Amino acid sequence: MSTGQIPVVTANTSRNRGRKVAVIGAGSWGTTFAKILSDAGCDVTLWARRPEVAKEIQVGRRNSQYLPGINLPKRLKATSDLQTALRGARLVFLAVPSQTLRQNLLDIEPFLDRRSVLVSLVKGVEKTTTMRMSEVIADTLDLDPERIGVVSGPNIALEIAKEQPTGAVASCAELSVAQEIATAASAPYFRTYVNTDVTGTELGGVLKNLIALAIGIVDGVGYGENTKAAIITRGLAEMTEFAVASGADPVTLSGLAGLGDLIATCQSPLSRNNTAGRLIGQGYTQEETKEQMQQVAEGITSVAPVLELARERGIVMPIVEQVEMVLSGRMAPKNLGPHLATEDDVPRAELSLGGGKPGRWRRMLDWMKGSNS
Ligand SMILES: NC(=O)C1=CN([C@@H]2O[C@H](COP(=O)(O)OP(=O)(O)OC[C@H]3O[C@@H](n4cnc5c(N)ncnc54)[C@H](O)[C@@H]3O)[C@@H](O)[C@H]2O)C=CC1
Ligand SMILES: O=C(CO)COP(=O)(O)O
Repeated sequence: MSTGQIPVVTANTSRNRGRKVAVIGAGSWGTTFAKILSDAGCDVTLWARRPEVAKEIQVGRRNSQYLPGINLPKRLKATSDLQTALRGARLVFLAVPSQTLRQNLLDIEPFLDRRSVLVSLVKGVEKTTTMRMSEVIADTLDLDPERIGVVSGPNIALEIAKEQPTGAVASCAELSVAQEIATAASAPYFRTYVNTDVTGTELGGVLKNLIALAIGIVDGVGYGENTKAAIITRGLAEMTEFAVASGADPVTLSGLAGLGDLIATCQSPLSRNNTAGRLIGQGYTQEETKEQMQQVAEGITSVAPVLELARERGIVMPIVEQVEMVLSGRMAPKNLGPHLATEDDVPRAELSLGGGKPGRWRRMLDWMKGSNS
């Protein structure tokens, strides 16, 4: 189905009465997503790795480390016991760091209902295997595609925890399952659309982090809006070409999970990827930056596996390559910029820059025009 004509699931909390769901991971996004699901009327249990965090949420209605100042819903339950969290849950939302997901899946496997659907909220790839999170789920638990979903979009946790209006996309190869996920995750301030393009939805979230790192870096250097606009625009071209070569629908990359998330992450000082980039642009090393960051910045871990996949697929990603060179200390932050990636003797057409084969963009634009007519 075309993501250009995606149906919308609107908030109707009575539809979620009695729907039991679990959220695994009580960092900023897991806790915020548990609040969304709870405000949508679901019966939510949030699993926190640390018992003291579970207790603070359950008793104090707060997660002061990750969401300072936010009051959590009274009906939201929290536990550090996986079996308790997963009991009766048909939908299991995963909000842990990408590099721990495989182990977390092995830990939850004994307690999963055999009909449960696993939904990744994670925006990274596994460094050792280059797999996306939906692939890690399939690989670890041997689940069919209709039991694997993804939710992604421009979703800065703290803004949503403050109930600022937001949109997202729920994706599953089976449309009815995407609709079920979206229904569970549609609160009055959080509107969830659906599509069946898991690859595109997931890659949008992974790839925008790399472009947000680039934006942070040039921000740290002190460059202005022209540089950033060029990086965002060319970054979207890189993201789209990579995603299409991976089997994604190009329209997904111009939607909330692609362009939408790219804008939010590149603009927001709350973004951890943007912040990490800024520190590096200011001259801190990668190690110093990691020490300063108290939270997950997925982009730093995704750069190498994404470039590995790009090489396998014959895609050139000049901005992501420059980010990698800056992170590894092989390029000064001030030298990051799209102008440095265009060293051809003969200037190329804009839409085929970034290593794109000229015909690919033409076909994509024709396809987009056709799908909207
Ligand atoms: N924070 C945000 O605005 C958004 C984050 N995401 C994605 O959600 C995922 C989780 O990120 P956040 O919650 O933001 O990170 P965070 O840094 O706020 O929290 C990470 C959580 O993972 C837990 N954790 C660490 N090691 C673990 C392990 N071995 N096993 C289980 N849990 C472990 C931590 O205790 C913490 O609860 C990331 O992939 C991120 O890209 C997606 C959308 C929005
Ligand atoms: O994915 C996000 C917003 O959609 C959060 O971005 P950061 O991980 O950079 O904070």
